[in-house]
Amino acid sequence: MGSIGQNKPPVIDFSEVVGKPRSAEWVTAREQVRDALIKYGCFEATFDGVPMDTRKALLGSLKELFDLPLETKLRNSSDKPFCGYNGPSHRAPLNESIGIDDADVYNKVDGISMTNWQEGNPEFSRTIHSFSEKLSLLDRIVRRMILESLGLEKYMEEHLNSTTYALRLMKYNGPQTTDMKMGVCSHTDKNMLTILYQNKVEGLEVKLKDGDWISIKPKPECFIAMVGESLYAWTNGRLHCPLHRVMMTGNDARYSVGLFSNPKAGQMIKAPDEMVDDDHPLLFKPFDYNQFIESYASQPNRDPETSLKAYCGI
Ligand SMILES: O=C(O)CCC(=O)C(=O)O
Ligand SMILES: [Fe+2]
Repeated sequence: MGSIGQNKPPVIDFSEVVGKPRSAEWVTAREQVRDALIKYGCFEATFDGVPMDTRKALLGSLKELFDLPLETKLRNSSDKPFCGYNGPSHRAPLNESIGIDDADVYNKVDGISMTNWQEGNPEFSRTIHSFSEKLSLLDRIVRRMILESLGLEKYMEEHLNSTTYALRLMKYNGPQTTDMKMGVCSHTDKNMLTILYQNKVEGLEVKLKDGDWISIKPKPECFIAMVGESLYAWTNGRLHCPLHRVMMTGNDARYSVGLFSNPKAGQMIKAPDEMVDDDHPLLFKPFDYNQFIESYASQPNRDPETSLKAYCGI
């Protein structure tokens, strides 16, 4: 059930909808998804498709990876923006991250193991792969519900096949003070849909439409699903794309992961005709996602809050 009467994203239960796209439970969850994404651009999801022991193992794998010496982590290089190893920066002063493209493909994940451990690390590969593959089902369910609720069923297969899954593994060091310190600055995600999972150390905040920031407290049973700018553009602004950030206090390290559905290379993003009318004029010129990301990443003074509007807003 969704939480009612509070100005915060609801918790939506997906346990009863897997494999039941015509059930009453599906229709109820679909309405909650639509309402939450219009109002907040995000919601919390309970989803037993990823077993609790896989989630626990994932958090253990994150610690194991980030505990490696810096020179080992630096071997995770990539010529793609936001992939490979990224150390602390002025926009993310407490954060280290490692991005894995095609994280639902075992051999790709195993390549990361071979990069970081001399003999590989099959346990790590299995955990990351299994988590990504299982969680990608939630991404497809949510996007299916979005297209159904917007009357865009005829684009379903094309849309679902237009993306790949990247998993970003993240660690935030505790700032060692009781003051609030920035972990990652306020930004929108650029991809279609993001699904986050976090350990018990809080930090994730989302900006509501009224301007208030609210904290999304970690709950082991919940994932957080969030609209990215590509989905905002594709639906021509029908769904909200929320600003979010990470704020940290205290000594404990925060570990989190994000599963990002990213438009495939060469993919143009153009709002379907059904999304454009006199009340909803076209917001963005059609754009190539990869060219947008390359351009965004290459600007030292980029604004992480309004990047797509600056790139191709009308
Ligand atoms: O660590 C988190 O919970 C959020 C990370 C995030 O916003 C991102 O990677 O885009
Ligand atoms: Fe984000």
